[in-house]
Amino acid sequence: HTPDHVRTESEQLEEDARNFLHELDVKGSEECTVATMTSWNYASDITEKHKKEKAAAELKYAEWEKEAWERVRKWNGKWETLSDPYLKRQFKFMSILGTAALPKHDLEKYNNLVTEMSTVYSTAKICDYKNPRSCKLELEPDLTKILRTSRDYDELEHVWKMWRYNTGRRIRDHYKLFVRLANKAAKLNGFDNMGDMWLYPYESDTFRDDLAELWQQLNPLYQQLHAYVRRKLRQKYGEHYVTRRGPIPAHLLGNMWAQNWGHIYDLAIPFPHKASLDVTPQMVSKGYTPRRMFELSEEFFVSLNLTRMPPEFWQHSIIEKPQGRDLVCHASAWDFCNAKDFRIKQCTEVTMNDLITVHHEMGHVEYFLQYQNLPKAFRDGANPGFHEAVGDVLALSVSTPKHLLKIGLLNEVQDDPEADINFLLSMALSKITFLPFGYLIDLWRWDVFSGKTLENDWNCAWWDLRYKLQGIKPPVQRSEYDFDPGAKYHIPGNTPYIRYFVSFVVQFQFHKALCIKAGEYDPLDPSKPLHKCDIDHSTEAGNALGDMLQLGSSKEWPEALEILTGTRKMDASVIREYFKPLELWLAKDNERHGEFIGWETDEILCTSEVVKKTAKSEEGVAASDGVVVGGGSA
Ligand SMILES: CC(=O)N[C@@H](CC(=O)O)C(=O)NC[C@H](CC1(C(=O)N[C@@H](Cc2ccc(O)cc2)C(=O)O)CCCC1)C(=O)O
Ligand SMILES: [Zn+2]
Repeated sequence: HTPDHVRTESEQLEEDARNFLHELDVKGSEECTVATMTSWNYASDITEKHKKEKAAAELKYAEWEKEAWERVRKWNGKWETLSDPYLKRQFKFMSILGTAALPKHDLEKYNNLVTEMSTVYSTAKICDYKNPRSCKLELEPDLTKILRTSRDYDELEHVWKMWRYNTGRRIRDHYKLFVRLANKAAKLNGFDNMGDMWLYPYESDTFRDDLAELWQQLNPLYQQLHAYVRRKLRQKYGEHYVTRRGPIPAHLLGNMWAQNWGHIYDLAIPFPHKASLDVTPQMVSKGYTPRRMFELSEEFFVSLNLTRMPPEFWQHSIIEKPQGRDLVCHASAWDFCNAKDFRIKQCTEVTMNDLITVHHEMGHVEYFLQYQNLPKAFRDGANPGFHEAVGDVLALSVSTPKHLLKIGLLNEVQDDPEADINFLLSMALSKITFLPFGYLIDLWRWDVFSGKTLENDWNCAWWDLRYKLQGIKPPVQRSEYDFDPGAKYHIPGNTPYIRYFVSFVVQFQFHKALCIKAGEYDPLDPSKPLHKCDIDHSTEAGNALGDMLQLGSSKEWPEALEILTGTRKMDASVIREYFKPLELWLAKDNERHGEFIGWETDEILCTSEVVKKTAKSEEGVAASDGVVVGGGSA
């Protein structure tokens, strides 16, 4: 480099900035490794010892973040004058301190609340409907299996209700204090509330409007699918339980949260005489193991000329549920901030659904690997939705009958319009049904953080959204004694959720761009529709994806999107193009059956019974103030 005396002032400033940022980067990564390790130890083995170690490490990491932030602040007024945008962007990101801005005792309380809520969720057990004395049923694998396979209305209702009783109800008070502390932290960071702070990584002041616009474009397709599935469920369970024009009872959709209807495909299959697309039986009969599923996924990434999993990954990952201990079974991917140690923790079952999840988690690790040499401030997705989309993009190829045949999980592919509709319906039951759910979780949380939804209305506001966007209803009436949002991992786990809605839109944009590069999709060639594309073994596609992933969050996400797809905006027309043949078929089928599109009800889905502390008696008496709302849900 040039010797000091010939450098201009601004060059000197830039040199100092580089050295300053590098030093913080090294120390920050070391601190991150320690904190992540204690978090991993707790998540993979829930004990008092691990809980204490995690709490201590979180406070220590917050101390480091605060020290780093104060040192960055000394550069205020100077870093903005730097000419190199790469340096400025790092300073911009490092100027946001986060929850470490809270006073120590508040931060300790905040961290303990989140850990406590997660523990309640991850260790909750319920009693067996058929054997009330056996009370050890866990969400994974027991309740997930019942929701997936049982067709007993009352058994499903029992599991649905008791899960919520033993999770949501038990953390409602924790959540009240959590929201107050979260908002206090947001304000200390210059945001109005935590909802605004969560949107910061999207770097767009039209983001909420853009999301509302996307949902408007996708809602018609959802409504057609909803009407079709409701008819199939009415045929199965009868008109008393599933009415012609009403919302669908939430416990009949094959999933604890009605967020993915894929497991009732057998009730909804359009052309039953065609071969089934659920290759779970083949996976089992071929002796698939979780290890084999992970290797299959890695092979796909490598076939794209992307990076394989490092040795530490196979050494330290937990890919099967360990017996004899409590752990967080909810799948997750971990980056230990040292460009060496990357892991997945997943209680993997040998099912097709879990094969998709393996690709999803490995997609996170691939992103970690692609940006591992960037400064820590840039070791994130271009936005959180991009991070969620990587694995799902590969899974779109893996799910095609053509690919399943290639890897020996299908022994024949029927290439005809009816088989096509069957395939598109099976994809829609997990991709389209998810959209309203992926949108409403943070619609609800943003209103809670902003105070638009008051504590006494929390649960009925939740059911208002569940009814309006998903067209579902609770199997039993709910009240404000319940806290149904708390029965979904990401609420006690305090993980933002809009990233998944973003992912389900952009993953189809990524898919289309990669399919064009792989020569697998041509809008003018009817024999190469988007839904038949399989990009595996295409290094052109893999290199294009890698080029975007290597950017991390060093560029604003519209630029990263443009590098891969040529456009700078989220665009719902691509997912609609993918499902176009199905959309046409559903509209015709619904019309043929005179199905009512949409839903209505005069049932009271949720009563705002309020637990009031009366002056006279201390214990909270349920003083129902008679506000039993009519019309729809809340
Ligand atoms: C250390 C850490 O926490 N790391 C983060 C990753 C990171 O931020 O780097 C992480 O591992 N988060 C866990 C979370 C797990 C899953 C999830 O929660 N999915 C959503 C929605 C959905 C559903 C279907 C689908 O195909 C895609 C998404 C749900 O199940 O509701 C469960 C299985 C799938 C993904 C995840 O991987 O996103
Ligand atoms: Zn994910």
